[in-house]
Amino acid sequence: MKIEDVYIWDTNAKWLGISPFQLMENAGAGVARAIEEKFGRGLKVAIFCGTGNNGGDGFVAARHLSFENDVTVFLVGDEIKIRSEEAKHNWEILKKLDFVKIKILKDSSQIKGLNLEEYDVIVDALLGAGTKGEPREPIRSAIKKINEYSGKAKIVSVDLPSGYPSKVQVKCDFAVTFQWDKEEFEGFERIVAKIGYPKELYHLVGPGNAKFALRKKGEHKGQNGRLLIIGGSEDYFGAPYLAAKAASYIVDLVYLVMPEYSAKRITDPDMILRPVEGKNFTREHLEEVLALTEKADAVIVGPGIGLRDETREFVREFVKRCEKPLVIDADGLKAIAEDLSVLNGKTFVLTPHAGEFKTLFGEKPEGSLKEKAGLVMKKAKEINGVILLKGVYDIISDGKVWKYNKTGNRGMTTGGTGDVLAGIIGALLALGNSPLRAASVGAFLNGLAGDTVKEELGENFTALNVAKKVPHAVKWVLEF
Ligand SMILES: NC(=O)C1=CN([C@@H]2O[C@H](COP(=O)(O)OP(=O)(O)OC[C@H]3O[C@@H](n4cnc5c(N)ncnc54)[C@H](O)[C@@H]3O)[C@@H](O)[C@H]2O)[C@H](O)CC1
Ligand SMILES: [K+]
Repeated sequence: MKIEDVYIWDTNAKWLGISPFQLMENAGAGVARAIEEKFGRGLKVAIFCGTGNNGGDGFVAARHLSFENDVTVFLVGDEIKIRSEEAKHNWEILKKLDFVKIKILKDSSQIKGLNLEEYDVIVDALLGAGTKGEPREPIRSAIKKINEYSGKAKIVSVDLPSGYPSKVQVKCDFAVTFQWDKEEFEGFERIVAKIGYPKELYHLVGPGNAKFALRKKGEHKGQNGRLLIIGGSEDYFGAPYLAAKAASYIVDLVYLVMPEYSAKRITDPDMILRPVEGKNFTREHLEEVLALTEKADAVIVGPGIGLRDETREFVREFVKRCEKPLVIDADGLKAIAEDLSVLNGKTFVLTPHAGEFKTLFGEKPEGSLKEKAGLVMKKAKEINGVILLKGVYDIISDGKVWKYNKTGNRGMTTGGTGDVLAGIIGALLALGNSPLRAASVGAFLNGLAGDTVKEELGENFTALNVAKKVPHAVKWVLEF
C-alpha cells in the first residue's frame, strides 16, 4: 500500500459514509490497545501531540488509556492551530477530563528542561503522514526530548516516528501504523491496527480514484490532453459524436476522424473534424489516419465504425500499427476479435459488454461479482491489457488487480451511453492516466453523469443527456 492510496481510500471511505471521526477514533483506540497488550496496565504514560491529525490520534489514545493508566498529554504547539474538526472535537473532550493532565508547550524553551523520568511509556503523536520537510521548532525539540529517554521508557510512535524520514526523528520501540503496513516505510518496527476500512475499498472505484485521474497537467492549450476519435460509417454518425462530446469536457482538444459522408452531418462547433474520403473506413485510409495519431495523446477506435469486411480489416491494421494508448470499443471489438494478436505490445483498454466479451474470449462472464472479476482478470492477463466489462456493476482489470464500479442506473441501457463511456476513458488516457485508472474512473464518471441526469429526468433519457452532464460529474468529484 502506498501513501497515495491512503488518500484514495480515505476519500472513498468518506463517500461510503465512514467519517474521519470514526477513523480517528479507531486509530487512537488501536494505539491504546497495542500499548496495553504489550506493556500491561497501570502505566504512567506521556503522550506528545502535534496539532495535526497525528496529534488527534494521540488525543483519542489518551482518553482510551486514561481508563486504567495515569495519562499526561503534552500539546506541542498552540491549541488554536488544531485545525481539523475531528482533532478539535477530541481535544475539547480531553479538556473536560479531570483525570488526564494537559500541558501546553508553545515553544522550545518550555521543552528543554522537561523531566520525563516518571513515565513508563512515551507516545509520540507529533507528526504523521502530513509531515513536510525537516521537523521545525518546537516539534524538533520535542523529538529530541523524547529521544533522551530512548532505552529508559518505552517509546511508541503513532503511525510513524515523528520526523521520519529526516535525520531528526523519534527512535521508537515500535510504531502503530494504520490498516496496512505501508511499503515505503523502513527502519522501524511496526504494528498494524485496523481502523475500520471495509474490504470493498480494495476494489470499489470512487471519488478518491477520480480526483487523482482528473488532475490538470498544464496551463496551456493541448497540455491537458489531445484525443483522436476514429469512428462513424455510412450508417452511424452519432456514436463517435457522443464519445467526442463527452471527452471534450475533459481534455483540451478532441479530433474526430470520420468518413466525410457522416462527418458532414455534424455541426457542433466544439468538434474538430478530420473527415476522410468516402462512406466507410477502408485500408486506403490507413496512412492518413496513422499520421493523425502523431499529435494525439490517446486514440479511440470503434464507435459507429460498422462491420463491413474492409472496415474490420482497417481496424485490425490500424491497431497493429498505432503507437498511442488506445480505447477499442463497439464494432472495433468485433473487428479485433478475429485476431487478438494485433494487441501484442499495445497499451489499450477494451470495453466489452457481456456479449462482446464472449465474442472476444469465447467465454461468458457468469456468477457472482468475484467469479466474473476472476474471469475478466484472467483474460486481461492473457492479452496483457485492460478490460472493462460493462454491466450493472462494471468490472475492470489489468490482469493484476480488479476494480468495480457501482454508479449508473437503469436509464443507461439507452443506446449511446457506451460511446459516452469510451469518450471519457479516452479523455482520461489522454490526460496521462494508466489504462486501469482511466477505465475505472471512466466507468465511475459515466455512471455519475447518468445518475445526475436521473435526478432531473427520471430513468427516461438519452446518451446525449449523459454526455452533457459530464462536467457536472467532474465538478462533483473535484469538490468532494
Ligand atoms: N487513513 C489514515 O491512515 C488515517 C490517519 N490519521 C492520522 O492522520 C495523520 C495525518 O494527519 P495530518 O493532519 O494530515 O498531518 P500530521 O498530523 O502528520 O501533520 C500536520 C501538521 O504538522 C505540521 N507540519 C508539517 N510538517 C512539519 C514539519 N516538518 N515540522 C513541523 N510541523 C510540521 C503541519 O503544519 C500540520 O499542522 C496520520 O499520520 C494518522 O496519524 C487519521 O486520524 C485516521 C485516518
Ligand atoms: K508520529
